[in-house]
Amino acid sequence: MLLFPNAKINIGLNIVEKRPDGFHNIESCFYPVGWSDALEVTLAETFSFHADGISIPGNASDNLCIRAYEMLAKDYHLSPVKIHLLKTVPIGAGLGGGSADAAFTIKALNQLFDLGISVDEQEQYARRIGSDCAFFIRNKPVYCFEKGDQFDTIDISISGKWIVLVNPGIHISTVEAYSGVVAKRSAEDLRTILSQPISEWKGHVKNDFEATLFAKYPLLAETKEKLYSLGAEYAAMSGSGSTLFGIFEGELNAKPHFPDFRLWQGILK
Ligand SMILES: C[C@@](CO)(OP(=O)(O)O)[C@H](O)COP(=O)(O)OP(=O)(O)OC[C@H]1O[C@@H](n2ccc(N)nc2=O)[C@H](O)[C@@H]1O
Ligand SMILES: Nc1ncnc2c1ncn2[C@@H]1O[C@H](COP(=O)(O)OP(=O)(O)O)[C@@H](O)[C@H]1O
Repeated sequence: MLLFPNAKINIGLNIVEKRPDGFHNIESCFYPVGWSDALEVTLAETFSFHADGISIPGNASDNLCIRAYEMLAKDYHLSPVKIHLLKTVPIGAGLGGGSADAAFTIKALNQLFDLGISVDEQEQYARRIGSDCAFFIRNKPVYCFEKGDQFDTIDISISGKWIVLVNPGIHISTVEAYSGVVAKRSAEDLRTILSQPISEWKGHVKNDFEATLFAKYPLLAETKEKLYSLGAEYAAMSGSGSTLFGIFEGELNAKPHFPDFRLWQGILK
């Protein structure tokens, strides 16, 4: 079985308050984008995991695909599989790539072994892996709250627009990003602003990670400004960075403007 775990962007990200468990309550819009890994899960004599493409920091045995398999294997009889991951989505990039791989592994195993795990239950499993992992089960635009693992509908009209994702190659860990911010409830309601036309978003739809991370890494602010200078209707950092995105009315050939960076561009679903 071959699946393509895709990245997400955060459109707006309010870090509302610190929770007693050390995590933060957030408010954001998760939106799927087409930048994808390739994940092959097939029946095998013995369990194996192999990753190609962008090198993944840490031990291969800690890969989130393996964690997903081991988690389901505790509750269901799973025979061995061979998992092959082709890593294309930048890592530590605010794109949720590792979480997507784990969520798609849950979906693949559910199908391959006909486990009959409902979508709600798959989300429950995914929440155990990471805060943004559950989003990738349904993989549709949502408003998220609490740890970023609870979802509600969102009224947002950007389908069909052109998106450019620029990754300047700075690896920012999620822990590093959260440790730099002071949580504060937003004065403006994110869902209300996102329901307005995109021309109304600039200056109102904010990512609370930007202030500290732009001060630490000026290249991020410069890249966001460059996206605006190329005509973006809205530009921002995704999640805990370091990927910036720009949303454009029509197609743009962004590659020549960012020759040194990893880049993905395409149409928003
Ligand atoms: C920041 C966001 C925004 O969408 O994503 P990325 O930009 O990393 O993709 C998410 O909140 C990241 O979600 P995820 O990457 O799944 O984080 P987790 O593995 O659950 O947590 C890693 C660490 O981040 C911090 N953390 C995470 C989520 C949250 N709501 N509050 C936190 O304080 C905690 O220190 C935690 O130990
Ligand atoms: N399949 C995977 N893909 C990417 N990172 C993984 C994977 N499995 C485990 N990891 C670990 O998770 C960390 C964060 O990964 P990632 O999801 O790319 O971050 P972000 O959500 O900030 O984009 C990596 O530094 C890596 O050590």
